[in-house]
Amino acid sequence: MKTLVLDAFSGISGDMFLGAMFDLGLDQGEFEKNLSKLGVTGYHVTVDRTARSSITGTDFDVILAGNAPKDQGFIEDEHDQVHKHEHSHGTHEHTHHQPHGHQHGRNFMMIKQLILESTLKTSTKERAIDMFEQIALAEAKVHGKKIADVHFHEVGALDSIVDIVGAALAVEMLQIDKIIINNLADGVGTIKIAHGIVPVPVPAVMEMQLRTAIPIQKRFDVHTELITPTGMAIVKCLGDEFNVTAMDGVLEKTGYGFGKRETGSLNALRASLYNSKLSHQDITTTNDQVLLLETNLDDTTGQQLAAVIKQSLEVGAKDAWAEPIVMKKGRPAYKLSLLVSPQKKELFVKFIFENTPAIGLRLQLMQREIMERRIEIAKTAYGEVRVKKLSYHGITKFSLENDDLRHCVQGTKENLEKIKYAVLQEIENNKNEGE
Ligand SMILES: O=C([S-])c1cc(C(=O)S)c[n+]([C@@H]2O[C@H](COP(=O)(O)O)[C@@H](O)[C@H]2O)c1
Ligand code: NI
Repeated sequence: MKTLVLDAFSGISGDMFLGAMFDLGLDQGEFEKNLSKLGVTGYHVTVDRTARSSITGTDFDVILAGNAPKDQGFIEDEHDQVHKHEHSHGTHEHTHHQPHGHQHGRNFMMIKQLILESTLKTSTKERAIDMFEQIALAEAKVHGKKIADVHFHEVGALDSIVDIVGAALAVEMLQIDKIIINNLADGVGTIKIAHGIVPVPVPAVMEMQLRTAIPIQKRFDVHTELITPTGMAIVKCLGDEFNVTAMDGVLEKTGYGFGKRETGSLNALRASLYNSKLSHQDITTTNDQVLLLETNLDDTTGQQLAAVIKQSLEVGAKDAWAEPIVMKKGRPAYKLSLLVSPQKKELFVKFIFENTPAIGLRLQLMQREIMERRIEIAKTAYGEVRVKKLSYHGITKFSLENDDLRHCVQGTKENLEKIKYAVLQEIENNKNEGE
């Protein structure tokens, strides 16, 4: 099971969410191919890996054809009234029945129809429609309109369609089962939008928060909008839990999606992907670094050495062993070797000085090639046996947990080879079922 944790300390918008998903490894080509199933043209997306405050992350943007300015995503339908639109280059006024480079676009029903008629997967359609509906409902409520009267600007609609359908696609393409949102924060003060000056959180975001348990913290150091209506729709429709600190499983990846506003601090959404199918013994890389600690001991006993090896493994050494050597002056002695994670250097240097007569030791940082490993349980008639499934660039093999095999032997009085055979058969059966 894959859990996505969004650390929304600087809020969330459609661009930030998608930037974070690309930073986690979402494939741009596949994403664009899936998005094209909507049959909408007139845009392209940019995915730039860049750095902000010395942190690398991804900047995602939707570029509209002919460089049309990105308008506010949606408006209430008031055709005879004069609107102010804040574009990237400033604010302009116009009436909606005048030609002004963008025409009135689709309302919620039209966008719903567009999504329904596409060849997207049903689950993607449902997620996207749900988010659009939340925004349309909030807009309708804020402006006292019917949902059918809330129109999405032609250009803004394109941006919203890509952000919203894109968010639904990203979650499915990355096979995310659950989304946790932590530290969701918005700024304070007011911002200028199509309606004029509005308070932060902006009205549509406040409306979507109503009657929910979605916690929004205030960032008093940020005087602008951090949560956009699209961001809040993602939170409301895709979020499962909030402010969860203890996570199950292994943290597999982490990424950053950058926001467009200048906030005075790092404006990013951090996304972390946890895999709870992996246990802490599972390893998902084929190389790493290890630290080898060695010392020659000519004044220790066999009993002390055996205890030190056992204890070092208990406190987290990856491996520990002793080799007989002949030292200077022809003294028979032992070389003690501990293989540890480089981060645990201090702990194990102290461990050797505290638990052996050593007065010096050698350190060597080493590159290691390892097979990826996943622990699975084989259920046999003789009992359960843990099996390490090992793989390395096309090579696969299995390693059966010896302690479990011995346990089965003791429990059933059956011979070891027969039990091993049963485990291998079980692995084979599972493999065939999975195919
Ligand atoms: O254009 C309209 S009607 C509009 C309404 C609101 C309300 O909260 S009401 C907010 N906004 C602002 O538009 C931009 C774009 O938002 P997206 O979610 O489409 O990215 C954002 O600054 C909103 O606060 C517009
Ligand atoms: Ni307009």
